[in-house]
Amino acid sequence: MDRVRQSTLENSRRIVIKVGSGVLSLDHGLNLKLIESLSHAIGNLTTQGTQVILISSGALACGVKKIGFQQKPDDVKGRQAASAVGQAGLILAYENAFETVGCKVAQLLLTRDDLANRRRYLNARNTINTLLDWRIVPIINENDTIVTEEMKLGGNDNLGAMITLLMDADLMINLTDTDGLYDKDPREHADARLIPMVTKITRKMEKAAAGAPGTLGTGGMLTKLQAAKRLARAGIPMIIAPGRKSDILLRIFRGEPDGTYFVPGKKRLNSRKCWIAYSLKPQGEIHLDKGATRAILSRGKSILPIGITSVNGTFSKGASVEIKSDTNQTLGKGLVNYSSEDVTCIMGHRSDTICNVLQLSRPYAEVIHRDNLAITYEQDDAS
Ligand SMILES: Nc1ncnc2c1ncn2[C@@H]1O[C@H](COP(=O)(O)OP(=O)(O)O)[C@@H](O)[C@H]1O
Ligand SMILES: N[C@@H](CCC(=O)OP(=O)(O)O)C(=O)O
Repeated sequence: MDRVRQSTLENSRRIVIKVGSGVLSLDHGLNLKLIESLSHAIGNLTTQGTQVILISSGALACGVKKIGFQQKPDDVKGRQAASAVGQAGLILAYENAFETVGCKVAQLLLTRDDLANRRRYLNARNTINTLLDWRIVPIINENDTIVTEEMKLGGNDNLGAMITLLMDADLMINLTDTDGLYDKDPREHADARLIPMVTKITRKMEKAAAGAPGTLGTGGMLTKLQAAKRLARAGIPMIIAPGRKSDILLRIFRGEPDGTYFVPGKKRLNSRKCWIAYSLKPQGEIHLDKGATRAILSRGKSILPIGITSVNGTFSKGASVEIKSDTNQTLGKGLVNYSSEDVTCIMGHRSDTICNVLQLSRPYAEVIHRDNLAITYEQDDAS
């Protein structure tokens, strides 16, 4: 096995394991045998001193079966209600399975709003840390019942990545219903080949992963790649592995080369910048000229009013906005020191004129300070 992967596994003290609907479901209900073996494997890891946070889908699958539907409802309301029915059964299945290995579990249902609010985000972190100190396995799912599509985090792949970042975990293992990432959609191409290791997520891979998810899945392979990309920027590896393969977790930790290993990049974003980049919903856009684009990309500078060419949307001071380059590429996100109205007045001006333009005695020189700027753009994003 690759040495980097091996050393990741040997040095992982805290891991996030995400398990998808396709893995957990059987005949449109829950696969209780699989939940049992997964819980046993996690119980063993916990006993050996590894802290495990479980992100589990499966509420919808469980609810659909319990209600007696043949398939998941087409409408959002129906899926939300079916999830509410299924979440109870899902957590009960885990509680029973973990009990047989002497482990206790806790249920956490989170939404994008919970993670966007810094105070709630930190509270979630404290709760999870406390549970881990008590050697209790936190089981997290997106709170389907109260989020509509546009408020969603984008499924549990994204939620898993957010929790991995939030909790400073060493590794995320994404258990799905296929062997890993293939160079083509394996459902459509018999000659698709598994990619054992990814050092850079390319456009080609994203294209190959863009197919629809499985019948109960949410984002498909593409949201797994998004999650891997986010983690790589924070220096955290991810493994996509076949969740239905027997003893998969044991195999992974024994050093078997199952699945696809995503080699992390150099840590570029700290935890707070990851929160700015991925938890907050942008309230508007700020467009930069060529000089400002270059200054923030290559020299890590703050955004000054003089480099701003236009503003989109209405936002207040402290809001999160998307940063656009001179060629309209998305560069990242940042927290503004001025409202959209004020930015419109001062854009194109030198910072030392802000006091006159806005009639302020001690204005901020920067529209977005570099400490509040999370750049997620990579050179090949443009191609
Ligand atoms: N390039 C690819 N490599 C691997 N799987 C792919 C690819 N493109 C599409 N898929 C499909 O993505 C599915 C996994 O996504 P999804 O159903 O959302 O899983 P989960 O429920 O585990 O989140 C697999 O069943 C697989 O057939
Ligand atoms: N929250 C939903 C799962 C959403 C989701 O992301 O599903 P999946 O793509 O299978 O991981 C549920 O419990 O059914």
